[in-house]
Order: sequence, then C-alpha cells, then structure tokens
Amino acid sequence: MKRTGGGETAKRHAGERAAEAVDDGDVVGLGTGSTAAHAIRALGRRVDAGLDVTGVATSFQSRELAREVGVPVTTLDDVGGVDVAIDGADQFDRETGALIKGGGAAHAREKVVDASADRFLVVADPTKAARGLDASVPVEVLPSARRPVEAALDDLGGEPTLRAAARKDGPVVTDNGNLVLDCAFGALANPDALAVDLSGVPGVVAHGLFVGLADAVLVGTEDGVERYDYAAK
Ligand SMILES: O=C[C@H](O)[C@H](O)[C@H](O)COP(=O)(O)O
Repeated sequence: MKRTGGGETAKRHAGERAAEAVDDGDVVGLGTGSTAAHAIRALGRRVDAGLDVTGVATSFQSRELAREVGVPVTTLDDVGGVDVAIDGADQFDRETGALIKGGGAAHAREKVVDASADRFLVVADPTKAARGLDASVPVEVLPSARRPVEAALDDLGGEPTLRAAARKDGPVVTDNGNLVLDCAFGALANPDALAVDLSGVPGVVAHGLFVGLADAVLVGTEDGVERYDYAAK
C-alpha cells in the first residue's frame, strides 16, 4: 500500500501534543507509523526529563524506536491494558471518528492495544481527514486462508489485492507471519456492518477498520493541532 505523505511538521505537532497528554505513571500504547513515531520520540524526551511511563509496543518498529529513545517497554501479558494509546491512521471520518489503519501492516496488534486503552488518541496530518471512509481496507490473513478469504471479500463487494513487499520478492509478511490483502470497497456506506462481516470471515486475523474506538483525533497542521473528540466505546 502507498504510504500517504503529509507534512512532517504537521505529524510532529500531532505526535507531540498526544505525548503531552500522557500522565506520570501511565502505561502507554505505542502505535506504529511515521506520525506515532513522533509521539514516541516526544515521550522519550519526557522520560529524559523524569516522566515515569511504560510503553506497550504495537510492532517490531515501535518497540525498536521506544528502546532507542529510552521509553521502557512491557507487554500486554504483563499489564493487561494500557491507560492511553497513541496511534496513527491512514484515513479517519471527521464525523464519526471511524478509522482505516494498517498501511504499515501493523493493524492486528494495534487493534488489540488500542482497544485495551482507557483513552485512545489518534494522531494524524490533514491528508488523513475525510468525509466518510473510502480508502482500501487492509485485511491480515493466515497464509493458508488466502484463497477462501479472497473469495469471501469478493462476495462482500470488495476487490482484494495481495500486498507486495517493497524490497523483497513476494508478499508483505506481517510481524505475526501473515499476509495482507488490501481490499477496495469504494465508499463505505456502513463501516460498522462491514467491520462485523470482515471479522466473521474464517482466516481473517484482523482488518483495518477501527470503528467506535477513537476517543479523539489530533490533527497536526503546520501551525498547531486541531482536535476532534468522539464518544468512544
Ligand atoms: O500499520 C500501520 C498503522 O496503522 C499506521 O498507524 C498507519 O498506517 C498510519 O501511518 P502514518 O502515520 O505513517 O501515516
């Protein structure tokens, strides 16, 4: 999947604002992607300044970055849930706060961590804002289930494409050892219903529709941050 651009300054503003919302003693879900990375770096600076936090990583990449910037990491096994999760999005519906995630193929672990959060803050740049959702939905599938899942996605009105690796011959393989089908549905008339349908397909590990999870989306701009609040969960 093509990673969307978005200005680095805007992403940094969003990430830094989210990191400011973390309290001393919090367990923090560490999202994946270029915008969440700004939040992890900002958290690292707050840890240097004395903040006591522990992170739960959502991917190999976010764990590596956390270690690099000095944010101690633990696992959901150890803590059960997080106080606040900070994560990016590929597209969000301004009206409802529904998200499409998984541009970095990390959405399975992200969903577990983000859903376990008391507060889930999404960080984004303005290119992610939309009226409704119409981006392709990443669907992580067991390798052995690829063909039947493709058929089921087709039955649901989607057009699945196996995500190819950028610097390896063959497909993207997720941190969980699975494949990703990017499924185009066009404009999503009912994301909630589609989310339920996708979750019910045998062989689907996780899909990138995050409906009713976000408490707020912080959209960085060149000058500051716009905040959208939602009544989540
Ligand atoms: O799998 C990756 C994640 O869902 C990311 O949070 C999402 O793709 C947004 O990434 P970025 O902030 O780099 O646009």
